[in-house]
Parts: sequence; C-alpha cells; structure tokens
Amino acid sequence: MTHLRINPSILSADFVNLEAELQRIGSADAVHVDVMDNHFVPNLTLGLPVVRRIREVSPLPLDVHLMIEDADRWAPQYAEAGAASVTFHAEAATAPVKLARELRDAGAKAGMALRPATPVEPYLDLLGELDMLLVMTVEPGFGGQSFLDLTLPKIRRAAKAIRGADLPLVIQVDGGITEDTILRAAEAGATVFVAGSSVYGADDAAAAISALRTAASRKH
Ligand SMILES: O=C(CO)[C@@H](O)[C@H](O)COP(=O)(O)O
Ligand SMILES: [Co+2]
Repeated sequence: MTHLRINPSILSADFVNLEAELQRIGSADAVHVDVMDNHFVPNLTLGLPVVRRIREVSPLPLDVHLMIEDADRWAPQYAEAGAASVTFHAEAATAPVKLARELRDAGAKAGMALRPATPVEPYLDLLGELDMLLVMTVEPGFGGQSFLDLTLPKIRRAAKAIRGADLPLVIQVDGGITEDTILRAAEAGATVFVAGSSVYGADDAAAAISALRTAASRKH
C-alpha cells in the first residue's frame, strides 16, 4: 500500500504564533514552508532566518517550497539550514540537474515544481535526479485558491513516466487540496499532499489532517 503524506502549509497559519501553530499539526508528515520573494510570485513571506528558527522548534521535518527567482543561488542554503526537502521551481532554475545534486549533497531531498501551465515533458529526462516532482494545482503565490482540474492530466502523464522508468520519486500536489479534491489528485498519481487553508482554517487541525488521509486513501 502506498504511503500517503499530508504536509500542511504554514502559509495559512498565524505567523505571530508560529511555534504554537507547528504544535497543532503534529500528526502530519512534514510542515510545508512557502518561501516567496515578491518577484517569482507577487507575494512575500519569509526567508532563511525564519526557516532556520522553524527548523529549531518544529516537531516535524521541513518541506521547503521555494517560489523565488535565482533558485540556483539560494536553494542550497535551505538544504544547509536543515530542510528535509527543498523544492525549486523549474521556471526559476537555470541548471536544475546541478542544483538537484547540490541539494542532495547537502543532505536534503531534491524537489522540482511546475506551475500549472508548465508541461512536464521537457523535464522527463531529469526525473531520475529528483526525489519529488511538485505539480502545482493552483497558480503559485497565495493560499485559499480553488484546485485546478486542468492539472490532472499532467499528474497522470508524470505518474506514467515515473512508473514506466521505475523511478523512486514521488509526486506532490499543492494548492486547493481539500476533502473534496484530494481523491482526484491521488487517483491521478500524487502521494504527497500540501494543504494550507483546509488544515489551518479548521478548528481541529488534527481532525482535518485525519479527514484528508481518509479521503485520499479511498482509492487504495
Ligand atoms: O505554495 C502554495 C501557494 O503558492 C501553497 O503551499 C499554499 O499555501 C497552499 O494553500 P491552500 O491552497 O492549501 O490553501
Ligand atoms: Co507551497
């Protein structure tokens, strides 16, 4: 049976009470940390000093999602800061293979993300260099958006290529993941699910995480 992972995004958490907000999601698999630079996306969140501090207090491993320009320069520093996985955007990296190797050398899992309109086909040859492919299921930049069904065929094509080449990487989806949408993403081939507003918007985050697990595993 495939291990399904739920990674809540702290983008929807209370940034003034981050330590307490991290405690609310102790039953999840990792904490998803959205780094935005106001250039690659029209929003600004947090950077290395805050990620370092989150790493010190978080009971969960850090799944860092970099929505920043010049990923080649910055991403390795997030791996060195102790992130368990670092995901850069394909659209923001000039040498993705070199970068993935640097991330792995620094002890992190290497992830690469695709915007909803970015096809996976140009990147099929480098999937073997990655631990994770993140298919964005909303336009990156903000939490609370609706899941884009138009991304499902891309998830299916990526999953087919991964199975065909017998590669170990997993597919992560991020954006609009709720109890209603998670099964569609799971059926298409995703096994790692980022959920921001559906977890942090709930009164009981642990119950929301559990409901997402149940909804995703209806397929399996
Ligand atoms: O990377 C992003 C947004 O760019 C995400 O990680 C969001 O934080 C997901 O939020 P929800 O769509 O689940 O509310
Ligand atoms: Co994200």
